[in-house]
Amino acid sequence: MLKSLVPPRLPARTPTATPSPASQRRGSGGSASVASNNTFSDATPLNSSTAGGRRSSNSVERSIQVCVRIRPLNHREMQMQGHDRPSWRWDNDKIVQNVVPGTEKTSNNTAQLAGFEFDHLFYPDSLTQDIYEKAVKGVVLRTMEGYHGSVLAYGQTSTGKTFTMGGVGTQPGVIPLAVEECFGYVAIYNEQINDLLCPASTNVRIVSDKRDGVAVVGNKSEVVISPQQVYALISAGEAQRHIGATDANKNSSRSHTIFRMTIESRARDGGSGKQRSRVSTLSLVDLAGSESAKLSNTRGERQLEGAFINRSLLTLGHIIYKLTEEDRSGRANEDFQKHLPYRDSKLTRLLQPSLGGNAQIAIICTVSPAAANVEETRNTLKFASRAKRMRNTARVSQP
Ligand SMILES: Nc1ncnc2c1ncn2[C@@H]1O[C@H](COP(=O)(O)OP(=O)(O)OP(=O)(O)O)[C@@H](O)[C@H]1O
Repeated sequence: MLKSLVPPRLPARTPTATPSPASQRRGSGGSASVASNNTFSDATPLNSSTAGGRRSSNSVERSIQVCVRIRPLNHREMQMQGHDRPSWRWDNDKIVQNVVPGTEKTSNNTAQLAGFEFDHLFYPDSLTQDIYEKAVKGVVLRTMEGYHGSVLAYGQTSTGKTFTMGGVGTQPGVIPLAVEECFGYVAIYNEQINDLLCPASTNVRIVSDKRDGVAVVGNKSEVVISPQQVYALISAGEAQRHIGATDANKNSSRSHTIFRMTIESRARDGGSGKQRSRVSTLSLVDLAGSESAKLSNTRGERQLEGAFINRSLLTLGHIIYKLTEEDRSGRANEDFQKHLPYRDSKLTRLLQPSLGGNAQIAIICTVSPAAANVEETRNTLKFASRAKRMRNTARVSQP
């Protein structure tokens, strides 16, 4: 069964990125992208905006936001949990594991008692709109100013990655909230890149690209002039996405899905006759489940998928680990980047420009509070803590 994408709902626009009807004619899209035009006011400096972080003239420090979303217990978990003590407690932006009374002094538990703290912690009753406003909107707005942006949903199967990115019925997801006019849509399945808009082109290639860092060769791009067209294309792409059932989630997504928009922003003319333009990409990524193959009890084809999923997520984790090392040692970003294993998986190769480089990033880690998932939840929280220590310096990209 396919997961649904919530019906169109446009994100609020900002005064610095207002649409103009005239701008709704075309634009060029690189591969894996579709172009759109927005305008930015000349009166507004390109580097004055809403996302957090200190700024120099053309760069932003601390351009990574890491947040964790705790989903509500599902029916099965509630039945299994019975009247047991909850496994986790949370307060403000901190989540702490409840250890069994009497075992607090073991070294593992001492570390756990300290808990995990993030830029934002979203509780089971939080709305996706809230997450969008606090963690994602700043990234989206920055893309209108010429910065690349990435939003990644990471977590164990069935913890709400697709719920957060795609949305359901009453709650639109991050993607529909962020969509303006256009997008490119690709999925990585078993280390093959499939173009979800053009099923005939399987395993398309990734190459270096001057403007975007990397590009997907042969990927279909669509120019769209209305949100409705975007949603029709997303639905067509969703139908192509590989979904297989695991024990943990009947509708488990077994591929990473990358939704990429190219946004072309032009300065308002102001009568001067000159027009500046900026082109940036916004990548919205719904990763495959991070759980171990053992937990989902997979076999055969599903197990093979698990191995590929683990490989790309392991490489992602490894790169994030290395990037935090870089932060500690203070080595030059460019030099250090050369030695990172981006090429070890297609996922990290595609995300290369968005990690440790020229991009604003929001990572949304989704977790289950259920006792049965304590280990996986802890693993996800550790990943999130590690990611929180990364430092990026985003720069305005030049077309
Ligand atoms: N915050 C939430 N509130 C209510 N229901 C949720 C929430 N998060 C997830 N769910 C529900 O839990 C189920 C699993 O969610 P979802 O499919 O988004 O998980 P996933 O992390 O994308 O899994 P997979 O990695 O297997 O694709 C769905 O039925 C979804 O509607």
